[in-house]
Amino acid sequence: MKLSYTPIKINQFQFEITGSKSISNRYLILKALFPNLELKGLSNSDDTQVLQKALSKPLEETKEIDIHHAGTAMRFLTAYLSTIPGSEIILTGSERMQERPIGILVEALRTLGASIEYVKIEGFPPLRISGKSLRKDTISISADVSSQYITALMLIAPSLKNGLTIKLESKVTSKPYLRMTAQALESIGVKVDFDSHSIKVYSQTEIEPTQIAVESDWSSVSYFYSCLALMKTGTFEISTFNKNSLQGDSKVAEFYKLLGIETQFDKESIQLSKIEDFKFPTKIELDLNDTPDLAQTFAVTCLGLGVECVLTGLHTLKVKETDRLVALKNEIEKFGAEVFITTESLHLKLISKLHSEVKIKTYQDHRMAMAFAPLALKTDLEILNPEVVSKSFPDFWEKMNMLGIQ
Ligand SMILES: O=C(O)C1=C[C@@H](OP(=O)(O)O)[C@@H](O)[C@H](O)C1
Ligand SMILES: C=C(OP(=O)(O)O)C(=O)O
Repeated sequence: MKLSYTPIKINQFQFEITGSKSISNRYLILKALFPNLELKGLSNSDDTQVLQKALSKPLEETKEIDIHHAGTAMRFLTAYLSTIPGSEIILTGSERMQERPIGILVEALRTLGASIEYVKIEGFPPLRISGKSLRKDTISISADVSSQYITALMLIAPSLKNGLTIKLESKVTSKPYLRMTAQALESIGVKVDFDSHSIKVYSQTEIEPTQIAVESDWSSVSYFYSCLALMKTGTFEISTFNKNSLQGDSKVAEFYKLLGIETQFDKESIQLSKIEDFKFPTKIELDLNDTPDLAQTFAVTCLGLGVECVLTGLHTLKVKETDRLVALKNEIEKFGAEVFITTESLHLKLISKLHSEVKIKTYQDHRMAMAFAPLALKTDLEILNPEVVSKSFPDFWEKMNMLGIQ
């Protein structure tokens, strides 16, 4: 899809963004455990729909579940299905999902008593899971590959007889996602003790009828920050958000302040505006260990603005929808810039003028398409397989059209 920009007369834009997929997928598992939980504003993303569909059928009669590209659905269901006595299900996913490691979670669940076998390659989906009651109540787990393994254990913990104590080994990656899980559990009345090296989730059999409204997706908002940073003028009002967000990616507000964007909270929306006479820094250094999903957006905004950046804490990017470090290097360099990557960092060197008519490969990764789209505000480009955005943000292109990106 070729993208070009035709500035439009309106200067103030209003958007409503779909619910957070991370929050939605946590509450879907919790709703499976506690049916009197009522959910509003769930994400319309593929990743949420695929989980919702999997959980809508009687699991005792289900033979196979295919969760396509959804990492959270894969990890959360691995834990959840392990706890359903009488079920025997093959849990599989897309080709890429079959390359994303799951051994750490499977080992932890086996230690708790789960029965899980690898159908093809040791350590990777697909899995054959025979559900049973898990008996142990303490587990140690490596926390530096994916926080989703730990979230998966936390979500099933209330259903275990004695709850679960999870001891975190090594440096914890994507930590705000663990806080999000703890807060989701607490919001329905489950007790959680959370400290830097261990998490204890207490057992709970029932909850009071509870209604939850899912907050909009902060990772999706990052693309609007990028657009505004690359536009000459404008203000955006985006809903629906809470000042005390459960989402670690709300940090995007702090990061884009470094690129001249001010964020104000107003009841349930955020207002983004450009800081007047802002002087751009020549170089920015950021540690994104807590917020890995913002890396692509931020790197591409810096490319568009001609700001050198060094991003660290990116060791998990190689096991996401694609190897995002390599994908970023390949695609950014097509514009004439130089990118240096290590296993956990990316360094983007300055260039004076962006090459135009570049074709961006998206590697089946929604965030590659969405991160590069705002560059259309600066130069004509083409995004290959633009439909990938539906993994987290199906209305993305519609929203870009409203800004004049066609
Ligand atoms: O728990 C979650 O909802 C997520 C955790 C993060 O993954 P990792 O913990 O694997 O970094 C993040 O990248 C992903 O998009 C969503
Ligand atoms: C990494 C992501 O998702 P997941 O791991 O859930 O597939 C993402 O949405 O950027």
